[in-house]
Amino acid sequence: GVTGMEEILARVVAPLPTYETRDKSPPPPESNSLDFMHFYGSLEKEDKLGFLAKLTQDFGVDHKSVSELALRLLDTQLRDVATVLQVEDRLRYGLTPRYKQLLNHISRVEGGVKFLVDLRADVLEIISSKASESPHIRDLNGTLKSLLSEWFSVGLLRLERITWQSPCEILQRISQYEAVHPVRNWTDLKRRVGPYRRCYAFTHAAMPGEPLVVLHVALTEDISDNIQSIVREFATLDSEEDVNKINAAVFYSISSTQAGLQGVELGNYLIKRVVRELQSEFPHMAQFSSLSPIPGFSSWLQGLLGQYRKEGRGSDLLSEQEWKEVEQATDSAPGPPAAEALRKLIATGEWMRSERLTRVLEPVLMRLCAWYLYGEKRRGYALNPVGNFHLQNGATMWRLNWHADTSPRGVANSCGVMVNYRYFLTETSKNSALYLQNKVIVASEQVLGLVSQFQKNSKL
Ligand SMILES: CC(C)(COP(=O)(O)OP(=O)(O)O)[C@@H](O)C(=O)NCCC(N)=O
Repeated sequence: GVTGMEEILARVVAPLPTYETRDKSPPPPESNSLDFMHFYGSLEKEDKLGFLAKLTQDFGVDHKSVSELALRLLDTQLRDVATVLQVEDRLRYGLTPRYKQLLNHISRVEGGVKFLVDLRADVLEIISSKASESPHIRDLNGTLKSLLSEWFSVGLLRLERITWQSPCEILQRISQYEAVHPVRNWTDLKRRVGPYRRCYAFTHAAMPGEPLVVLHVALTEDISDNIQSIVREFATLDSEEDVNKINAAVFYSISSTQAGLQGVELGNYLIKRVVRELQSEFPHMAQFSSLSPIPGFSSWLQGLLGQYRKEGRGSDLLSEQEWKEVEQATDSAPGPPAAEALRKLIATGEWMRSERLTRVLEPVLMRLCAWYLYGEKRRGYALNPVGNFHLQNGATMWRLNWHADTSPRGVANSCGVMVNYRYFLTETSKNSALYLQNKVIVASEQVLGLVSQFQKNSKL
């Protein structure tokens, strides 16, 4: 109950030591941290928000003393720099929320870091579900993110290569966390860590046995243009001898496993670290690229076609000739207008079964997909989250691939199209800055060509 919450908080959230005694006061007993962790762990989901709101409201920054220090700082503007620095340091210390000390102490007990990672996952869920709009909860998220970003900085992470000889508990986690192309069975898993494959994860000493982010790589002759050749059923018998069959590294799946580490950019660092690892193993390797799914394209397209329901055709989505061919291919009698017929075909994936429709729709879907990836934005950045991730890393939107993922999921999510985001190593930092600061997407001639075909057809 509420009193329980107030009682535990008053007891375990130690007051901030005074500035003068900040380095001299002994840390509170570990039991405070453990009691807090146990109490929080015992709370029902809906009680957690109330508890965290109380923690951040009643045990945050002492606003009164901060404003007094700010006034003092203004007074010292004309004083010598030593005094100014002194008062600034007091102000900096005064801005430490009281609960931040508790989080620091928790990080030092067994399982404390993992507790804080999961705590941030709860806070992110509260924020994204809009269960609370309180500025205090957002402040708690900021405090947790800055602490976690320090503790999980790339220098403190360990790169682990996962092989068939890795412990079962790690292999089981790799299989469980695989978010992009679900692992079907042991044979499938064995193949993904076997010849011409690499699987790497970042781990942290504070969370032993827990892969934080996992990257799956295929070592190939050229950059793959389809996923079936990478995750197909049967395993190749040959061992990894033929090194000159290895010229490219294709990142075909990356997944972060800790929701609480969102925004800490682990995936980006892992890709860069693995590139260095592969360069040292294969000095001649010069091609690094993702083979990425395009989740959201199919539903985006259906939405677009739905808008033209009344008009009968989305004239500027397909040319007259193309609509005619769609109508013929679907031998849509003068029934629902063509746009609706096409929307249904996309929704069911039916079109893939018809040779004729596939031939008609390839150029259409390729240019619509190019526009979806390159033109559709959210707050100025790529709407598609996977694209946004790779573009933030400085990759180039390099090649759209037709019939790249013919699995039911691939057809349903993105009409079977996949995209290579290519990492030109000498360009990534420039491209990343261009994208993050100016929202410029660096794309290949193939992509830009498809985009301009789309624009020629439409006024969008
Ligand atoms: C793509 C991933 C790995 C990026 O993670 P990360 O680099 O930590 O980015 P962020 O969470 O710090 O923004 C992450 O967003 C993820 O696991 N997405 C779901 C699976 C996928 N690959 O889309």
